[in-house]
Amino acid sequence: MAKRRFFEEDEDPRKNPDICPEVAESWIRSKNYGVNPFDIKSQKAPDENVIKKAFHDNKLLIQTAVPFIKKFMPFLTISDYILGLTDRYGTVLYNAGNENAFKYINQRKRSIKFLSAGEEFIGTNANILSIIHKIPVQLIGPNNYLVIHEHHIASAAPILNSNGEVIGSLSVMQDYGDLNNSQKIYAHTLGWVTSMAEAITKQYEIQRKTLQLETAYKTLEKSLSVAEQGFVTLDGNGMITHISKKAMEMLGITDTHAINQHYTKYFGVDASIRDALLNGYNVHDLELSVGYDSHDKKYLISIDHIWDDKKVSRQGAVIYMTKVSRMDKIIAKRGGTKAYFAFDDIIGESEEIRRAISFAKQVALTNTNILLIGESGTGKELFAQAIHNSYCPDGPFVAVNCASMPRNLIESELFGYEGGAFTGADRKGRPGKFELANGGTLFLDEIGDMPIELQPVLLRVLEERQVMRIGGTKYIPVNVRIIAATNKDLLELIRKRQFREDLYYRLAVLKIEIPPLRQRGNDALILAKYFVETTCQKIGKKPPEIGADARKVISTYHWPGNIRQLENAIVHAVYMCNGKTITANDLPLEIICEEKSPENRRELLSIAELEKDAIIKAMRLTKKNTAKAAEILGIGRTTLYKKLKDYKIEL
Ligand SMILES: Nc1ncnc2c1ncn2[C@@H]1O[C@H](COP(=O)(O)OP(=O)(O)OP(=O)(O)O)[C@@H](O)[C@H]1O
Repeated sequence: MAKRRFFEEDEDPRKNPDICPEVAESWIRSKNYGVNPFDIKSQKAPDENVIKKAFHDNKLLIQTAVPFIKKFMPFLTISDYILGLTDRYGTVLYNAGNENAFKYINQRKRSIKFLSAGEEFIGTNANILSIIHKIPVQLIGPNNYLVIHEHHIASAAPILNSNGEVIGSLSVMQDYGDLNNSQKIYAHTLGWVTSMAEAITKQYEIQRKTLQLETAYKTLEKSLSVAEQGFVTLDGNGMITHISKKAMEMLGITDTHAINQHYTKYFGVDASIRDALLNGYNVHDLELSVGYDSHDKKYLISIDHIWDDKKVSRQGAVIYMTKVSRMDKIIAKRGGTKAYFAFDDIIGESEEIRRAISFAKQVALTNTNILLIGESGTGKELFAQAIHNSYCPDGPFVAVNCASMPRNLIESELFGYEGGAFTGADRKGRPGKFELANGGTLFLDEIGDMPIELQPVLLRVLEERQVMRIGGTKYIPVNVRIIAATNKDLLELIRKRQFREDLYYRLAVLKIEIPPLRQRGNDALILAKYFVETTCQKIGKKPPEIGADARKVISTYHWPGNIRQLENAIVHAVYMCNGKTITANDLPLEIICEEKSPENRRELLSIAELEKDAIIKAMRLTKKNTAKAAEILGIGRTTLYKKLKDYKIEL
């Protein structure tokens, strides 16, 4: 009656105390959509393409919910019912029920092909209200908009995704006899639908995650299959959990029985691998013979650990395998190093380093030769790489250390040789560093150590931009930018006639002075923090803080070995540090001793070292018997314990 008055006489259902406000609002919307509750033939049908898209977009929901619904349908102990699954817009994705109840559906299906519980199609219904209000809804008889449902009771619950968004709804509709009893009788149906929808929500999430995992797994498999490296993943107990095809090939495994086997079966009991896995150290390019049966071959092995999100416990590890022969080829082909660093990698905020970087950036863009001047470990090679990467990143970067190369080989290394040029030479001949650096940069480190007799040859190559291999007859043009570096005073060497003045001016077209660390203010601390982080990242440890006493030492020490020395000191401290903070005592002894009394550094250092040495020797001699060791050393046992602790000598 109320519906007829609303529909035909425009009575406001919101004013009717028997109709709840959500239903009244929905009636108004339904009427505005033009749905006639008394005439089902006049209903609009959803568009076929919309339906197709709904089925396509909700494949996972259908796949998850339908088997679930089918499994639990027998528990629905009522006679006539229609069960419906919809998407978030009310489009019916699945329905089921007994013959009798389907009479209505079939009747509608004759007039329209597709079903939707959208208000614009069938007006107010339990599905759409559960979707709109995100709550379970039971709608009794006349509350349904269509009069055809006036003897139906419908229970519906929303299905949510992990973000709490509605992705669909599930409903059960039944015919009831006595309206007065209906709510009591059918209350359990609402409970059933609600728990079913919740179960589908959970199952949907599991299915979605499984699907994601499967896709990720397949993508990973695909990328691993084209990678040159072999990969083996282990769980926390060293059991193999995954092995890539390449790794199987490398290890000579032909079936997948490797899964769940202990890694030692294929990698043997090498101590480096064992220690790395036990202690959580990363391993880089360890050359090792590994293999199964008679398949022993040499590979470069690297190990990375897999940590939990908080980086506290290790969950497993990945072993990377690379063929040694391939590595050899790469090294031979490059004949030098690659430039990894760019200007952004040069850490430091001091005025001094910023000025050097800014000048280097300007000169990087010209092709002129550059001389980098700075103490050992100040970052000269870092600058050279950054300059190279800013000017010609695609060209080769070839580094030559003039001090470490044997004097008699420098010439052939730089200029190359033809086959048979001298005894012991490669039959096919070899290109020199100049040729290898063609189109890029040749970094001549420690140029002050270039033998004086070779300097004129180098000068000629720089002037003429062509090289002739030893034993060769023709010139090879080379387009190479030279960046030379020195920690020596070249002008002084010129005065001593150990360096040619003309070569100096050829190399030092532009000079960049790189300041020592002690002149870079707060940079030592900034760099120390950076090295703590990079070291911890490499070894998979949570980065400790740098304590106030250690910070004081770091900022006052004079760092004769500059950044390289600082980096080594920090690596040392990271390994020594047991807790969450690096203390001054974790730093290498020579640094702490200097800090304690700079003027007596030498004596203090040697006494401390002598004492530490003596204790270590006594402990070794007595096979760690502290009583005997203390006696030999002439000190009390308590003092010995204290010193063992101070010097961090492990018992
Ligand atoms: N500003 C910086 N930021 C980060 N790392 C740096 C910096 N300067 C130097 N390093 C690091 O310090 C180490 C020494 O640097 P590099 O080899 O470039 O010094 P160098 O002056 O060429 O030394 P040498 O004269 O002994 O050859 C390298 O590991 C380098 O990456």
